[in-house]
Amino acid sequence: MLDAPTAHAWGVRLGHVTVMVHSGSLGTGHLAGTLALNLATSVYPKGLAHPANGFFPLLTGEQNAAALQGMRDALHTAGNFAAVNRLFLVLMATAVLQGTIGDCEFPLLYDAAHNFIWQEDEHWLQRKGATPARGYEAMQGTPFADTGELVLVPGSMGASSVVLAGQGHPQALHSASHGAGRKQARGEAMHAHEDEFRQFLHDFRVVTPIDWRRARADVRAQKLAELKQEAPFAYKGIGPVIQTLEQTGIARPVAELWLLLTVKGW
Ligand SMILES: Nc1nc2c(ncn2[C@@H]2O[C@H](COP(=O)(O)O)[C@@H](O)[C@H]2O)c(=O)[nH]1
Ligand SMILES: [Mn+2]
Repeated sequence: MLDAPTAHAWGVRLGHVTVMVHSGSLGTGHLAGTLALNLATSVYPKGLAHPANGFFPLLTGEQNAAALQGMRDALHTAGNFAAVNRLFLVLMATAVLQGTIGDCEFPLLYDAAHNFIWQEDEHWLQRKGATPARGYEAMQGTPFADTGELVLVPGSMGASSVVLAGQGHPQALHSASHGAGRKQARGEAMHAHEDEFRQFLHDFRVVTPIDWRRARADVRAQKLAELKQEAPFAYKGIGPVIQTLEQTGIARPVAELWLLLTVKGW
């Protein structure tokens, strides 16, 4: 526990098991993004050079209202899909735990979308690789009115994750990083660190839809290559990231979640 009163208020207790689900809309969000880009390019003034950075301005004005609404609908469909996806994943995980250890409850701590676009009054706020971390002022009327928004920052398959309370930093647009961030690109991680990877598989429990220890050689090789791209050495250390969030007043650490096992499902 790093902030016991806040942890207590949220029902987070020493010795409790937390199920953290990290999943989005799968392909739906990508489709929505592609649709948005197609809409933005289709209404971009003809004859004007496209922006060099690939960022097209948001479609405003009466003539673009239908296109903007179409984009919002697609994004919201993807967001809804992602929320239901997380709900089913958590129901499956808790059903297995209840079936195995008997009577136990898993009250919802929080569900936070990230990689999404929010409309806030007259503005649109896009978070990519970031998660909402609103302060208590913005959380009035919610269970987080006295503490600030609950923020989850996952570490990796070999590190702790951290629960924090958002402090609504205006320069960070009321957002926090939603993880440690990659140290190595997928391709780079896949082609090195063989010894470190073996050690990781030995030291940490990773469950996948197939039992890679018994799988056919080619299926096993494919699964291990996928796992290696997301092995702990591919990510930065979570410690300095949390320290930065705290020192900058973006979010204050509330509790550390020690890793028991990871289910990597794909
Ligand atoms: N606890 C776990 N954290 C993980 C795992 N794989 C990645 N991560 C962390 O999440 C962030 C965000 O990941 P992204 O795929 O949405 O960009 C990443 O930076 C890591 O810190 C995991 O298996 N378990
Ligand atoms: Mn994510």
